Amino acid sequence: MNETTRTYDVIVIGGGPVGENVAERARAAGLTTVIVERELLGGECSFWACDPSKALLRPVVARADASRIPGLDPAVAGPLDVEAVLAHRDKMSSYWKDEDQVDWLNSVSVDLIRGHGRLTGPKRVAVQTPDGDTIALTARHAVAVSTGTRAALPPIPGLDTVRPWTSREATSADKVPGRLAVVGGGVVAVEMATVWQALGSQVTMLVLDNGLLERMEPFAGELVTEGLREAGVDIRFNTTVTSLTRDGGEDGEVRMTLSDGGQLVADEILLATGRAPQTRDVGLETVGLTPGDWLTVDDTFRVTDVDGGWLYAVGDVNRRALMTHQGKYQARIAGAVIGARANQEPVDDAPWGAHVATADHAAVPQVVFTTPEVASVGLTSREAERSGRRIKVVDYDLAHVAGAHQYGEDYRGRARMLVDTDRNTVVGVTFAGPGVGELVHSATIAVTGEVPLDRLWHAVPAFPTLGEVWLRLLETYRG
Ligand SMILES: Cc1cc2nc3c(=O)[nH]c(=O)nc-3n(C[C@H](O)[C@H](O)[C@H](O)COP(=O)(O)OP(=O)(O)OC[C@H]3O[C@@H](n4cnc5c(N)ncnc54)[C@H](O)[C@@H]3O)c2cc1C
Ligand SMILES: NC(=O)c1ccc[n+]([C@@H]2O[C@H](COP(=O)([O-])OP(=O)(O)OC[C@H]3O[C@@H](n4cnc5c(N)ncnc54)[C@H](O)[C@@H]3O)[C@@H](O)[C@H]2O)c1
Repeated sequence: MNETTRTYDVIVIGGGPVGENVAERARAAGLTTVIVERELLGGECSFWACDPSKALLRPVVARADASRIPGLDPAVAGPLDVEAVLAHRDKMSSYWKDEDQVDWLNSVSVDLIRGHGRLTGPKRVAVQTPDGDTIALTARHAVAVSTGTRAALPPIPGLDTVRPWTSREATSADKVPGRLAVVGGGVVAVEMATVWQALGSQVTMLVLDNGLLERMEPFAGELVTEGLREAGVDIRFNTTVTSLTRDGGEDGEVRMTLSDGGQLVADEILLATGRAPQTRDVGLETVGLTPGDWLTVDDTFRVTDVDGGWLYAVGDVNRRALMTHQGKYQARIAGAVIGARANQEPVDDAPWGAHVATADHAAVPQVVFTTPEVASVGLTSREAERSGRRIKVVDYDLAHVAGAHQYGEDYRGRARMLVDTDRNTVVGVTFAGPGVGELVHSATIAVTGEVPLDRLWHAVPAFPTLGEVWLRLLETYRG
């Protein structure tokens, strides 16, 4: 075993989309920077999450849209070409190779060390390389932990014997199971149920709660429930798995006992039951933190319980917003503030300043790529109520918008806008319906820009687009 030591201005542990962007921004601020990555540069998003899942969903969503257009519907009436869909997914996942991302990292002059990184004390990291060597790293200014999350598995008796699918298998599988049980009712569950039902599985969803997408406006979950049921998915609310076994070895059936006393048999079971931070084995104990915990940060991404201000946690691992675009926003800010502090430049940490992630609190956009889609940003009405603000909830039936008539026959969808009546600004928007994903950025600009409604009235949506819903929402608000 060889041991070497190296010094950098900034060390980033974890080369997912977030770690890559922290490193790139820190380098752009003139700091020498290294990423430590134990698996594939690009992380979960590129290989087992966003990219493969959206590649699988795109044909499903496009087909659903096309089937609503008279004259086009017969052309998409048949089943999807499963082999072609999976081949496209493989291509969109770069065949699980990260050469392109390594080239990009080289182009921005950030070093890469492959191996498992662990903190060994303040500003110190040890990397265990695949060859069994250890590289000791020292940071002059900062260490950023961007180690992301893994699937959180509930403690169901028998789980260790059934080789369950997590989001990784659900996005990378190359065979369509005849019967797929999906446990969970969140974003991963609804997107993956949409995919595998369309590819030919009989999907049964076992949902602990009384509805889908419980963190969003209730109408979003209701419309997605309708869409999934129409596609043939069997959805059982208030139900979970209490024990399970797999019969007859590797390829046998999974037999589940359910909380209502019933039984369910499937070929595979997907656990889409949330995420856990990848912090069990990153040496948190050497700096006074607890292994396995989420890392709590301030708005400049410094870990709050560590002295000296050298440790940052960015992306999924800080639990602020588990999405790539928001993590990359955090990364741009963290890289910039690390640079400013290292270069002894002023730190602009007033709300909406260059060095604070104010949008994490006010405007986190999300699109759920189901049939129909859901797109939201800012507060839901439940959150607004809890916030104690004076809010007016404005609802509109998207089917009444001219653009929806053009989009397809029998368009079903809804929009909700929340207005802070004291400030006369929009603080939350949710759309559910075909094609709404592309509307979300208009809402993000309205919320982030705190655009007064009187000015928004002058933002004229083109006719006939789905964007005309803005005009209808404003008209409804004004009465
Ligand atoms: C099925 C699914 C679909 C999703 N779809 C979307 C979507 O459409 N849009 C969206 O915005 N978000 C989506 N997400 C969420 C998105 O994947 C995450 O928010 C994003 O990947 C977080 O990026 P990250 O860099 O923080 O962490 P990760 O992408 O998890 O990257 C962390 C990296 O750290 C490495 N690492 C961990 N520990 C160590 C260590 N000790 N030493 C060295 N390296 C280490 C890992 O190998 C990994 O490469 C999806 C998630 C799932 C599960
Ligand atoms: N399109 C996107 O932006 C996208 C897509 C996929 C994932 N993601 C991100 O990934 C994250 C993880 O998604 P997720 O769906 O795994 O988590 P989630 O938190 O959205 O949903 C978890 C689900 O599991 C259920 N659950 C939890 N414990 C359970 C138990 N013991 N038994 C049965 N059910 C249980 C919950 O009731 C909930 O329905 C999300 O926060 C999301 O932001 C984003």
